[in-house]
Amino acid sequence: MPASPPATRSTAPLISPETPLPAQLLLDQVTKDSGGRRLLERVSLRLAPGEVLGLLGPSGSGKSTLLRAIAGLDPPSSGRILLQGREITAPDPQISVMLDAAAASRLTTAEVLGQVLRGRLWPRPRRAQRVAELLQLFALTSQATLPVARLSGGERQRLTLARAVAPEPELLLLDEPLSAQSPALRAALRQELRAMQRRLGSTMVLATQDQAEALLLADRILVLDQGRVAQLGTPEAIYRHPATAFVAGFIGHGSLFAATVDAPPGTLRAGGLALPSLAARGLIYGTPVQAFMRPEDIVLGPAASAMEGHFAARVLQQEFRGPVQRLTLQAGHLRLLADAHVDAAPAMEEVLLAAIPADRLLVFPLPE
Ligand SMILES: Nc1ncnc2c1ncn2[C@@H]1O[C@H](COP(=O)(O)OP(=O)(O)OP(=O)(O)O)[C@@H](O)[C@H]1O
Repeated sequence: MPASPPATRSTAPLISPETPLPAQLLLDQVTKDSGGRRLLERVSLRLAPGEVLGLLGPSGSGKSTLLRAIAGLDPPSSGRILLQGREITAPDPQISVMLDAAAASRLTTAEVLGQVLRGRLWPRPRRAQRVAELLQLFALTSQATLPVARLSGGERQRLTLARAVAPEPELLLLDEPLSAQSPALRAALRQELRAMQRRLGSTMVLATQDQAEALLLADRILVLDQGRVAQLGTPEAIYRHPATAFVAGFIGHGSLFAATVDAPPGTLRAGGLALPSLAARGLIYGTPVQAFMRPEDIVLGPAASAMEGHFAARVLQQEFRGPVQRLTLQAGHLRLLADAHVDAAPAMEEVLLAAIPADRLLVFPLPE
C-alpha cells in the first residue's frame, strides 16, 4: 500500500507540472476573470504531442478566451499554461494562432503569407515554394496578387488559416477556421487540415461551434459550458456517454424529456410510457430525472414488438436527410426524434410500434 498522501495534497493542482512529459501542452487550473466576470474556471488538461483537441461550446462559453490564453495573448488570472514544460505568458514563436489577416492591408495575398515565413528556417527559395504550396492548398492561387482588402470573406478566412499553418508551428490554435466556407470546400479543407496536421505532427487546438468538424478532426473533445469543463473525452465517448444533459443536448441530436424512476428497478415512467433503462437501475423509486435518447437508437416496426417496453407511436413530422428520414413521433405524451432508413420510412400520421433499447436510454439528474 502506498503511504497516505500528505494533508497538503488536497490543495495541490489536479495535474502536477513536475510530472515527466509526454504532455506537450499542459493547462493547470486555468482561470480567467475579466470585467468582473469569471470567463474560465479551473480548466485543466494535458495534450500529448501531436494530439488534436476540439474545443466545443455554445457562443460565449469561453472558447476564444481559452485559445487567447494558450496563445499567450491574454494570460490567465490564475493557473498555468505550459508548452513542453515552458510557461506561456506571452506570444511564442512555436505557437501559431489564427488572427484575422489584416483586413485593410494593402499587401497581396502572397505577400501576407510570405510575411510569416521569415528567418533562417525559410530562405528565399524555400519561402517562395511554401507560399505557392499554401496558395494551392487553400484555393487562393487566383488571388495571389490581389490586395487582401479585396478578398471575399471566405477567401480571407482561408488566408488567415493558411497564414497560421504556414510556419509549421509546434502548436496550432484555430478559432472557427472553416465557418465561412461553402460545404464542399469546407469538407475538402477539413481533410487537408487533418492530413497536414498528421504530416507535421503539430499539436492542435480547434475551437468550433461545428460539431461535425470537431467530431471529424479531433482526437479528443473538450466541451465548455460557461467557462467550465463540462466533459473531456474522445468524440465517441462524448457522443455515447455524455456526462451531463447539457453535453448530451449540445453534441448531436436527441430527445430530452422529464421522467420518474418507477418499478420494477430499471424502469422509467415518462409521458404515460414505461421505458426500460439500464441507467435507471439503482436509482431510488420516485426520483425525478431527465431521460435522453438519440434518434438513431430507436427501433421501429416489427423488430420493436419483441422488445421490452415497446409502445405505439404516430408520425407527426418527416424530414428528409439523404439516406435517413428524421421523424418526429408522438408516443404517449412524449415527442421523440427517430431515424428511419429512407426505404423503410413510415408515412405521415402512420401509427407504428417503437422501442428504445434499455442500454440507450440515458438518465441525468434534474438541473439544480
Ligand atoms: N474582456 C472581457 N471582459 C468581460 N467579458 C468578456 C471579455 N472578453 C470576453 N468576454 C465575455 O466572455 C465570454 C466568453 O467569450 P469567448 O469569446 O471566449 O466565447 P466563445 O465561446 O469563443 O464564443 P463564440 O463561439 O461566440 O466566439 C463572452 O460572454 C464574452 O462576452
